[in-house]
This record gives sequence, C-alpha cells and structure tokens, in this order.
Amino acid sequence: MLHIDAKPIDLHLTTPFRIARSVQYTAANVVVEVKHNEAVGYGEAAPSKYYGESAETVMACIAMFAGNLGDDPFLIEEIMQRLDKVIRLNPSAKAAVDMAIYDIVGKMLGVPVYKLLGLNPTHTPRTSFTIGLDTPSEMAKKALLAQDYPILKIKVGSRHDIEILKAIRDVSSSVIRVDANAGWTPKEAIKNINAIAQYNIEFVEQPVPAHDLAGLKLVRDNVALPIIADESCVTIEDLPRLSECVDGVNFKLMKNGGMHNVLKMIHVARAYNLRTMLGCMIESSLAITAAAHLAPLVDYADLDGQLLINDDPFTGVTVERGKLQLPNRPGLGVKVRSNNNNSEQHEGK
Ligand SMILES: C[C@H](N)C(=O)N[C@H](CCC(=O)O)C(=O)O
Ligand SMILES: [Mg+2]
Repeated sequence: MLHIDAKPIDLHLTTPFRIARSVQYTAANVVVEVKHNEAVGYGEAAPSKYYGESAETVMACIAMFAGNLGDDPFLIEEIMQRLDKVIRLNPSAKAAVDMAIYDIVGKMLGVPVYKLLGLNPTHTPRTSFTIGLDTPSEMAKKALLAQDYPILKIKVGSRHDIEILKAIRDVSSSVIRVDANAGWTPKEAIKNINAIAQYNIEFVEQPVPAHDLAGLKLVRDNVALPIIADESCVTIEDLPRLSECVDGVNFKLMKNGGMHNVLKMIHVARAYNLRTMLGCMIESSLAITAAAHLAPLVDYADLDGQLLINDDPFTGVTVERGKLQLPNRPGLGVKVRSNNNNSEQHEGK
C-alpha cells in the first residue's frame, strides 16, 4: 500500500513578487510524503488562487487521495487516472503526489528521474530570472543586480510598460522575455508589443486574458514578436485550439497537474509545432527540481521560483549563469538543506 502524508510550509519572497493581477509576499505551499515499504518520495504543491487552489484545498485533496493510490508506484498512469476520478482539477495537489511517485520510483531503481525518462541532463535550456512589477527605476536596479542571469523575464501589465523596458535595456544586455500575465487588452498588447520590440525582446508571454483566444490570435497576427500562452493553457485539450493562436506554450507542474501530464502535453504541443517552455510558481527546490528533470525536452525554461525566496528548505537543481544542473542522485535527487529553518522537514534520502 502507498501511504501519503502532507504538511503545509510557508516560503518567504526576498522581495514582493508583483504581477499584473496580484502581489505575493509569501507562498503557502504543501510538502507531501509518499511511502512504499522502505522507500519515501517527496513532492510539493504550490497552489494558486487563480487556478482555484489554496494550501487548505491541497490538504483536503491529499486526505481524499489517501487510500486511492494503490500499492504499486510503477503504475503512474493508473494512479493519476484514479486521482482524476477522486476529484477534478486541483492540479497542484496532483502534481505533489505525481512528483513524489516519480521520486520513489527513481529511488527504487537507483536512477535519477531524467534517466528514467530517457532524457539527457546536459540538454537543459538556461532558465530566466524574473523581475516583478515595480517602478521602471526599481526594475532597472533589480536588472542590474541580476547580471549573473543571461536571460531576464520582465513582468509587465502596468501603465509604465514601455518605460520599464527602456530602463531595463539601458542597463542590461541580457536576453529579455516579457510576461504580461493577461494584463493587456488585445489593442493595448499590439500597441505595447510593437513599441517594445525595439528593445530586442525574445518573446511575449500571455499578453491578454486567458479565455480570449481570438485576442491572442489577433495579437500574434499583428506583432513581430513570438507569443507564448501561459494562463490560456491548463489542460491537454487546450493545445489544438492554442496552436491556431500562439507560437508556443508555457507549461507548469502546478497548473497542468504534474510531471506525467506535462510530459504528455509537451509531446502534443510539439506535434502541433508549438514551441515549449517549462515555468513555475513560487516553489522551493523540491518542485523546481522535479520540473527541471523534464527541462531537456523544452525550448525555454523559467524555473526560478527557488531563486526568489530566502528560506528554501531543500537543495536540488543548481543554477549557474542560468544553466540548470540536475542532481545525479536517485529519484528527484532533492535533499533537505542543512541549515533549513523551515522547521523539522523530512529526510530527503
Ligand atoms: C516565478 C515564475 N518565474 C513566474 O513568473 N511565474 C508566473 C506565475 C504567476 C502566478 O500565476 O502566480 C508566470 O509565469 O506567469
Ligand atoms: Mg507567465
């Protein structure tokens, strides 16, 4: 029998993380432990109200999942199908269980998860480092401090977006990606994107509201920069529709329901000629490392949640000038940080 347990953890941001619709100071996440005989796997949920979840709903889901995991961690497809029957949606709760199962399976076989999936750990794209919304001068200061990262992801969706990009380009020669988090109307998006194109932008993420696929297409057809969908892509069924409207999709374990689902979605997206990206919420090194095991499959990475907090309880993937270095240990390869002060965490054995 697979046993499951969960515990809420609070992560604290080094600086408030403001995007077009919200500002975040802490992340109320949940760490999950799945046991199978002697083997223990760990997972993390980073629930987002925007997708209908909270730490409380995750804890409730985990209680509902207990007794529904069966007794064979190798049956990941069946396990995830069973969880979908227990409750619809709730993607971060499912992601936490799914990554714990991959962790157990890797540990039982004595191989890192990337190896289990047949992926080459040296083929990871560099991650971006994200700068939250602030005044143009504050964002430029933060860009200066982030000189170690060759790719910056700049949050927009304010009244100062063009000044923001100008101020950042004045101080930084990094590759710049822009994320509006659904904060523009299609008309504003076309105007703003055409105005910021002079600052050498690689692509623009989610310019308009999630449901507005016609708006996404209108923007894509009227600007020169590639458009990547994020909030518009939650389920695998979204991909065929999106392939008509955007150039690529940003996947997240927490929004798309875990590694098993995201693996499928990446392959479907590629079949539709969409560029693929792996992103994150505010997550510790536990969930970020899980996502990084899939990174050899994608064109772009935005796996920086752990870099934006000051009390990461775990160590796993490391980042050197944006390059993701996967741990060469069985399972996810995540360990509890030795100076962890996020009280009495689990042993990442
Ligand atoms: C932290 C990461 N770099 C990021 O920017 N994630 C946001 C998620 C925002 C949210 O829904 O809270 C994104 O890519 O939109
Ligand atoms: Mg985004």
